Amino acid sequence: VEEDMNCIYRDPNEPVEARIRDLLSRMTLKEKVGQMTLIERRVATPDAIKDLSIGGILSACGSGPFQKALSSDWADLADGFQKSALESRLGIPLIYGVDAVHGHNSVYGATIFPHNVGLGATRDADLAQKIGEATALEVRASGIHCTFAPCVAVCRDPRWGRCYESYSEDTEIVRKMTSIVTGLQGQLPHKHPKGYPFVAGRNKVIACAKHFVGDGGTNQGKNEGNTVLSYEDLERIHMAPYLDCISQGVSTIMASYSSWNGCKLHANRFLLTEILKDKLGFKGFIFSDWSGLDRLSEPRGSNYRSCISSAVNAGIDMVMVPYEFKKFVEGLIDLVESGKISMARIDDAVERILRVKFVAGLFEFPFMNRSLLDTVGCKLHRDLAREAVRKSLVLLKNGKDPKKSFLPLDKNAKRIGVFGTHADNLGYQCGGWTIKWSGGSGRITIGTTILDAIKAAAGDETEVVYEQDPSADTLARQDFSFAIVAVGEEPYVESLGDNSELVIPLNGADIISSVADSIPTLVILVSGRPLLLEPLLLDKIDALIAAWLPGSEGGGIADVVFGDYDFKGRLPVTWFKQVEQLPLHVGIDSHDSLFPLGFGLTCKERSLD
Ligand SMILES: O=[N+]([O-])c1ccc(O[C@@H]2O[C@@H](CO)[C@H](O)[C@H](S[C@@H]3O[C@H](CO)[C@@H](O)[C@H](O)[C@H]3O)[C@@H]2O)cc1
Repeated sequence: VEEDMNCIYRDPNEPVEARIRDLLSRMTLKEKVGQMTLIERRVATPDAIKDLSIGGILSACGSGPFQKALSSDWADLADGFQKSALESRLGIPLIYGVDAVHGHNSVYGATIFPHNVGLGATRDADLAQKIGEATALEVRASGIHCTFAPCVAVCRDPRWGRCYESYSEDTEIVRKMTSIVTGLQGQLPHKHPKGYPFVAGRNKVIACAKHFVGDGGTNQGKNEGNTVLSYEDLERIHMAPYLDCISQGVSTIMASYSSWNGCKLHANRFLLTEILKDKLGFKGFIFSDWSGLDRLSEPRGSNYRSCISSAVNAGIDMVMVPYEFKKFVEGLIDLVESGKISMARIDDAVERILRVKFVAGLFEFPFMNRSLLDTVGCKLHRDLAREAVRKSLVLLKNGKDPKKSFLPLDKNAKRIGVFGTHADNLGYQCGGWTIKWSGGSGRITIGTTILDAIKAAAGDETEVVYEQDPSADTLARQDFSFAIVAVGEEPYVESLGDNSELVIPLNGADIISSVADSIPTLVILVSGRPLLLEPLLLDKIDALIAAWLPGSEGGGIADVVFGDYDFKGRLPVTWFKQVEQLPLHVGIDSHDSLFPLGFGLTCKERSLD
């Protein structure tokens, strides 16, 4: 470690820009390149971290110490890596990042909030900010400094496998929900310089607005596809939320895998540098996405040197390699030494990275604050998540007779039938990016299923009968007061979620139909997007709720279904009649939708919009 412990960069009383200049002047090219390198924890050895002065480490979703590891185990892991970083020659702390995209979803027992599409249905900026605050505490409680969130995609086609990570198809709703950045990073001080990153101390995290830009606007919703738009429309529809994030001091932004008019964002100097950095004045740094450089060429990873050159020259500052970092480091050093990448570009990238590290207080507080440990999955956060679930539910049908509401249901009814694939499946109600990248089924973490919640709410004399796939005998019994059928999508992520049929999976429509043929039925649809609802099916049921992907606190659903709270949610997306209509969204003449953007009933009035 540098002997001169009194140097400027180590003095917290010195201005950040002076600390950056001092530290940069001491760094070798190898150390600068090391700071531009972000690696996955599975390849992060103490020697590599120390010798290369690695800038950052990430955990892919769920890539933790071991199954059901507690936040203290995660903190030990993160602090262990940090110790190695501080033993490097200049002792530059590393940034540890994770995808906490709906709570700290990698950690067993953490609070799982509704995915973004459900939050978009609330249109509640204060709620989003509070969720950011809670998430920041649970992330820092595991020793992690940065979350690759929020995703501020404007999803223009529900066939996109990441639709549920988008707050809405409507830019203005997405803009409103960017308030989560202030929750994650802290309230900007008065007169904070425009575009400058901000993190308010060790209980807050470095946020990352993603994926810049147009990830939700690709042709037919193809993940990592091509967004064909004029610059004006790209700016108006997809770029606007980034201005809101930048105005809140967002510290990092992640480039999109997708292309704009055929040019990959990861190699797009016009958008990354001339627009984002120069025109919009963004002073934080730009992450690449996971192996985003490899995906610049076909086959993936070929011509890697040329991919490094394109991406770094375009304006990428920290590269999420994430595994073969030696190849990246050697390649980048070669490219600088051969003049294909200027030292000025390297210095710009490292300056931005150091700025975020200084602003985040990592030099002063490189290790985690162990007093935060019991915030993970605490009652306060679970109650907040339950409130978010309540506010996210959208009531699409309430009674066959327009004059007679079906909801709220009577929690003291004699016998309630609860059926369907999603009635008692915590993994399904959490969706992708939960415990594992692809999510899971069953009790994957701690939480309350829809069935748990109905049982907890039902009266002492009420019998709750549950069958995932109800038998004919069960349905033949005429003594059910009513039935609640929960069906929907299994967890999916990214390209694995691209889907052009959008039918209710797992025979959901058949389950609904067989139940509704004999019992008054409420359907709860657990999905990341609108799904096909045939008119005949819709006519058969008595009520329909879009619950999106509610997360761990299923109690919020019972709260509204049994009338403790009224519905407040309104559609953040247009609900198509047939997939042949797609894309069908605000901005296109969507008069022929089944339910329009903004639609939502309450138990009192008939419609909110
Ligand atoms: O084996 N396979 O089938 C497989 C498939 C796809 C993979 O690709 C990879 O899978 C995931 C990890 O396993 C990675 O998270 C990314 S996605 C990327 O990751 C970032 C960091 O987590 C997020 O912030 C971004 O928002 C997101 O776009 C990648 O697509 C890997 C393996």
